[in-house]
Amino acid sequence: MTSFGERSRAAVARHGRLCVGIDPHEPLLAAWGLTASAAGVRDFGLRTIEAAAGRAGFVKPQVSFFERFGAAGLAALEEVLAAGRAAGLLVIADAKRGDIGSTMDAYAAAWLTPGAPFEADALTVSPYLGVGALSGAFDLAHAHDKGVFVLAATSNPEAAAVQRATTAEGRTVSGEVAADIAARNALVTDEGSWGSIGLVIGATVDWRDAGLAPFSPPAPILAPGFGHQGARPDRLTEVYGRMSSTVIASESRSILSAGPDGIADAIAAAAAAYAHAAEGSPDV
Ligand SMILES: O=C(O)c1cc(=O)[nH]c(=O)n1[C@@H]1O[C@H](COP(=O)(O)O)[C@@H](O)[C@H]1O
Repeated sequence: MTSFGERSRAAVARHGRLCVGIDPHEPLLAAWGLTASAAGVRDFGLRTIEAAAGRAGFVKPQVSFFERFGAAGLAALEEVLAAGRAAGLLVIADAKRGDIGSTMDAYAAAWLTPGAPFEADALTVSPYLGVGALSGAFDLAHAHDKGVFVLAATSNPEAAAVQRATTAEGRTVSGEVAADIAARNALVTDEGSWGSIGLVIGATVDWRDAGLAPFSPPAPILAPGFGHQGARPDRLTEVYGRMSSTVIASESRSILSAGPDGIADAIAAAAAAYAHAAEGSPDV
């Protein structure tokens, strides 16, 4: 197998940097003619996967919308995750897990173990119990060529109060998280390759204000905030500067609102909008 970082790089080269978010909000289910139920989120997810296959490299099912329907919803999620991987998409489970180390290890096992019911290619995780508490997840991901996306600077406005707070050394919390991840990637990443521990940096955030800086080795940056939250694809290089080349741009509602008949075209159009967005941006 190839590392998640390198599989991400290959997916971006082949399909572009769009990630299709699978967020079956209740009004979207209604607009798609589906019920607010486990069966509804299953159909919504499977149809989105079918439309994304061959048109995008990544999908990101948002776990909450499946969890909402209990065991049946989670069974639907299992099907959606498996269908995405079978379709050749890189599947990022957006569960934002984070806990003390021993508990975090069990979450990592649930999402990143080959053959596990929730097996995904990568998992979103929160570092706010300490980046070190995620070590077991990083090790497991490395052992199985999986990926982890660590929340560094999230797209929501409430995040700034915590994430832009500064340490005694004058660095922002986001900057500390990013520097720690870069150091961890450097230990296990081959020269010239992308690291497999990615960062989440929202497209609504100015990375300079957030105290971030281009890091090395390069690693995938999951970038939500485009589309519904207001960030524009044509401003990608303005937003991410020298980090643009590894950005994976995630959109959910802006694409999903096209409905079941329009979703394939909406994905193709969104992919095209990012096609030239980071041209000329050097690998950092
Ligand atoms: O980790 C995420 O994906 C995430 C991080 C972040 O900083 N902001 C953010 O919006 N997200 C997720 O990205 C998706 C955004 O959805 P849309 O606003 O509809 O494109 C949701 O599933 C959010 O939970």
